[in-house]
Amino acid sequence: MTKVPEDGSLLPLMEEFYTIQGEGYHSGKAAYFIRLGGCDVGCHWCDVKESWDAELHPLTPADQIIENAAKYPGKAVVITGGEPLIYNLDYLTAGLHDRGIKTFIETSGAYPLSGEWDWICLSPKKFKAPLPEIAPKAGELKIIVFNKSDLAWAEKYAGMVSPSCKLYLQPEWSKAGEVTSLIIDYVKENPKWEISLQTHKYLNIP
Ligand SMILES: C[S@@+](CC[C@H](N)C(=O)[O-])C[C@H]1O[C@@H](n2cnc3c(N)ncnc32)[C@H](O)[C@@H]1O
Ligand SMILES: Nc1nc2[nH]cc(C(=O)O)c2c(=O)[nH]1
Ligand code: SF4
Ligand SMILES: [Mg+2]
Repeated sequence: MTKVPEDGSLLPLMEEFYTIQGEGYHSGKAAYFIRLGGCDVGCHWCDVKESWDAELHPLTPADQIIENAAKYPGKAVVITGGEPLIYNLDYLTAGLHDRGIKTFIETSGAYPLSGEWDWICLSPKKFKAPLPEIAPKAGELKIIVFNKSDLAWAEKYAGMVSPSCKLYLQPEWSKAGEVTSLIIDYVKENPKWEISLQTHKYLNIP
């Protein structure tokens, strides 16, 4: 097994692309996506299972990732995966900040928090629970709704985040036809929640 250096100077990069953030609070804004390989959380409905095996994704200098991101006019990056917090993200995010780029993360919270963040999207999973320290730091909580039981499960995490944290219910993509109407009814009854849709999938963009 290839060892990823603990200083975060090399990271397994699956893909990087400039697009529109499709989900959650920053939906609709231009952002450069950095997708790191490696995840053991095991969501059966994960829409990027190709990311799971870190070995398939080349160890790439963080300096190179930073330079690539800096070429684009949208001065925000979304670091996602796979599960990006498997890695030490201090070096990558400090370098992005040095270039005036805002740092956003998409995470399950299942690994210790590293990195300097302008925005944390916490999307907890039943399959591997988040570490408790991340919940108070989340700017948004994004629960993926696969079936009705996920609505009650979502409330447990709503009680762990800060009072200013945005609360989103996002339909699991393959079940969207069934669960979207449940989410609509739930948000109408419980208006502290909002709907997040994977708008990039409707727009046919990455
Ligand atoms: C692929 S994950 C990568 C980041 C991190 N591992 C996580 O789960 O937050 C990016 C986002 O997509 C969401 N997601 C993954 N598969 C999905 C699906 N089938 N339908 C809806 N959202 C999904 C995740 O919950 C997460 O918010
Ligand atoms: N456009 C776009 N928005 C996204 N928001 C979160 C994504 C992710 O996979 O983390 C994602 C993605 O893959 N594409
Ligand atoms: S935690 Fe994220 S990347 Fe990992 S399996 Fe779940 S949705 Fe996919
Ligand atoms: Mg995605």
